[in-house]
Amino acid sequence: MRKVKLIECPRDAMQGVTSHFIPTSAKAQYINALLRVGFDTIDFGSFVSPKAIPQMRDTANVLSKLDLSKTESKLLAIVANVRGAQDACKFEEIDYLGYPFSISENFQMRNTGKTISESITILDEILNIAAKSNKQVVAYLSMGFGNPYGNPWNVDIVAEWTRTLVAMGVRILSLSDTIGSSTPEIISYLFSNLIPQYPSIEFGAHLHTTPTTWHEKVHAAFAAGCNRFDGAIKGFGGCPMAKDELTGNMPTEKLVSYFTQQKASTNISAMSFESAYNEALKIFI
Ligand SMILES: CC(C)(COP(=O)([O-])OP(=O)([O-])OC[C@H]1O[C@@H](n2cnc3c(N)ncnc32)[C@H](O)[C@@H]1OP(=O)([O-])[O-])[C@@H](O)C(=O)NCCC(=O)NCCSC(=O)C[C@@](C)(O)CC(=O)[O-]
Repeated sequence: MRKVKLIECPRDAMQGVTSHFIPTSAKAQYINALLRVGFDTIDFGSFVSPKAIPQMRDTANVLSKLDLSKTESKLLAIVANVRGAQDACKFEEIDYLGYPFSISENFQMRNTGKTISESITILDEILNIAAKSNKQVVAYLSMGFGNPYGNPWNVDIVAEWTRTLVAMGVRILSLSDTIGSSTPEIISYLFSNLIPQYPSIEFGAHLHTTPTTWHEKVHAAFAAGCNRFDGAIKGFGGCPMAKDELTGNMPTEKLVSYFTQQKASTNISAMSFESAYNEALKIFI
């Protein structure tokens, strides 16, 4: 049976909530429910500037309230600079540091205040810091499927940056559809070319979508060999630094039903998923 890793992204869901601060205890309750579902990884928070992403300013406190005693899920925290990586590495509970590396100069400036060239130096330092703390780095190739920010984009640029990141030591690379601009054709082209070229690299799909396009996107990635998918219950959230608010995350419940139909194994417990779904509704509705 083909195995698929599902990465649940409450961080991506919550960081977009700007109208109010979600209390630390509510965040922890929601993430604790997710930890019982069977997800491969929970992208639970970030160590970034509280001015940039105020909602994530309590990530260390949230972490202290998580019940990790019975879960098999691993924890991922997003970091956007060296300081964030150092902070995240103080916690042995965290398995992965996620670094958003955009191949769009304008978007990388907007998201992290750094040029692409500066970001490569930062990523290199983050890889070293992570290795010393026995953590892995997940690099997100933001604007991986198109770029509305006025920079050139084509599949050769994606291929070139993939080569560079792999040569630097990145082993998990999540192609990110930051603004939901991907098409099934581009998704299929990229995964079916990159995956066989780099057999030792784990490629992921961090897809954003409108309610009507999720199926064709997931299907294109899965059929092209991708086995790692990011999602958020009900598609809540999306990148707050991106300009299109109509697109959300890939809805996890749709991912689960799709992979069940495909007879792929996801390790998800239906009963625990339902209770996590209800916790998510409490936070967002
Ligand atoms: C990278 C910076 C910090 C640069 O921001 P900057 O303004 O260039 O940094 P700075 O060094 O000048 O510091 C500015 C302020 O931030 C503080 N600061 C600085 N670093 C930290 C830190 N680590 N932790 C806590 N505080 C920090 C620092 O202390 C200072 O505070 P002040 O003196 O003004 O009071 C900023 O741009 C930032 O935090 N960006 C947030 C990026 C982010 O979290 N984006 C959303 C997640 S990525 C995403 O969603 C994409 C993804 C993963 O889904 C994939 C996809 O779809 O593409």
